[in-house]
Amino acid sequence: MTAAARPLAPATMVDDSDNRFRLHAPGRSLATDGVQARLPAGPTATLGARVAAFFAAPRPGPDLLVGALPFDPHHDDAIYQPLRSVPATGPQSTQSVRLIAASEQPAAADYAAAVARCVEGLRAAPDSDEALRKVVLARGLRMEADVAIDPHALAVRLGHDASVTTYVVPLPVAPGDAPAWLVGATPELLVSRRGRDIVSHPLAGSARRDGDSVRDRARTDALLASAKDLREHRFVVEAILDGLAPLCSRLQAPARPALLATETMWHLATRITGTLKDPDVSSAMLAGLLHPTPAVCGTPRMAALQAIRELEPFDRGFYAGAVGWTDASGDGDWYVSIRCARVQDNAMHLFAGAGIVADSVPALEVDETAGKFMALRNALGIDGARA
Ligand SMILES: C=C(O[C@H]1C=CC=C(C(=O)O)[C@@H]1O)C(=O)O
Repeated sequence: MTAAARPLAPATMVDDSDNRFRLHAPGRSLATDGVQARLPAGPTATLGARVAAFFAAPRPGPDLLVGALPFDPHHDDAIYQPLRSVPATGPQSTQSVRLIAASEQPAAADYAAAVARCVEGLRAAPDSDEALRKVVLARGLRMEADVAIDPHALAVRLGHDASVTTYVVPLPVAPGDAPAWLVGATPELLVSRRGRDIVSHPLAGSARRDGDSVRDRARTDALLASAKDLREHRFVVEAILDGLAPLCSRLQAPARPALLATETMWHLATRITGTLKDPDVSSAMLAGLLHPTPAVCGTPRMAALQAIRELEPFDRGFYAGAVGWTDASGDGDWYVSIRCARVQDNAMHLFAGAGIVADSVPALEVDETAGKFMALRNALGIDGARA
């Protein structure tokens, strides 16, 4: 029996166009409509157990869960069983919006001041594994349009960059509030599992692209040689290898990062592959174990979380979390939810962060985060010259 033809449980039925989940990765796309049942929400550390309990109970609907993890691993996630999978290539929605207001949160100068305070703290920390060594600090950009923003039209525009994975994920809202989505174009894979084979492709250490090919090449040469960026990157790779090593019979990562290009940014990237010892370790367990990596949080995790709470003047919500899917066999893909915006009604809240280490320079981090806003700004048709 197909998922669509199965009898439906009356208590869980909500099917409307607000609950369309879309994930378009190079080589694999997933599209679902509606909500059959919600995974009981909980903190990230319990994700694997909650998903296992969900699939252990007999239930109608597809053997599939989709959704988002928040940045803060203590906050509730938003994961659900869709009503049905649908063909990933549907009609391509288009929309032109006119922006009527924009505001930075915090202002660029205040973000630079927060980075400077963070650098001071990192320099003062003792040189030990327990001390704070990296913090990822983010800033936001709130924009208002003249009409309600169509998240799917925005994702179509973001998808013109073939190097990224675009996503539209429905988010929980308070009763009576307009529907909200996380919409983005991420270049970063948190973890993917097929049978015993796992892959993680972390990024950290970045440079903006330059339209001039000679200058663009100079930026990649500088990035590959930058001790600061290599350090920022190493923290992420080490944390992922440390997390996965006890679970794997084989785990491999190249000694040095490679370059990964999106249309707007260069990144240092390391492709980590492994073989699970135990095939019952699901992609949800792996995502729950690895998130939040030092690519979005810092090192050590709890001290970095505390620094972020003190230095960032907003709640990240589902930015810098993870979006993805898992099936009943445990296979699944989870992407780091960066280069994204929370879209609700006429408003859009864009986010961008940068890894801060002891030798970071505040003005350069302002510039890097401005570069990370560009994919969404381009998709909205806002040129780089305007604030
Ligand atoms: C936190 C973000 O990017 C992460 C991913 C790639 C490179 C990063 C960096 O160089 O700082 C960040 O770790 C973001 O885009 O908001």
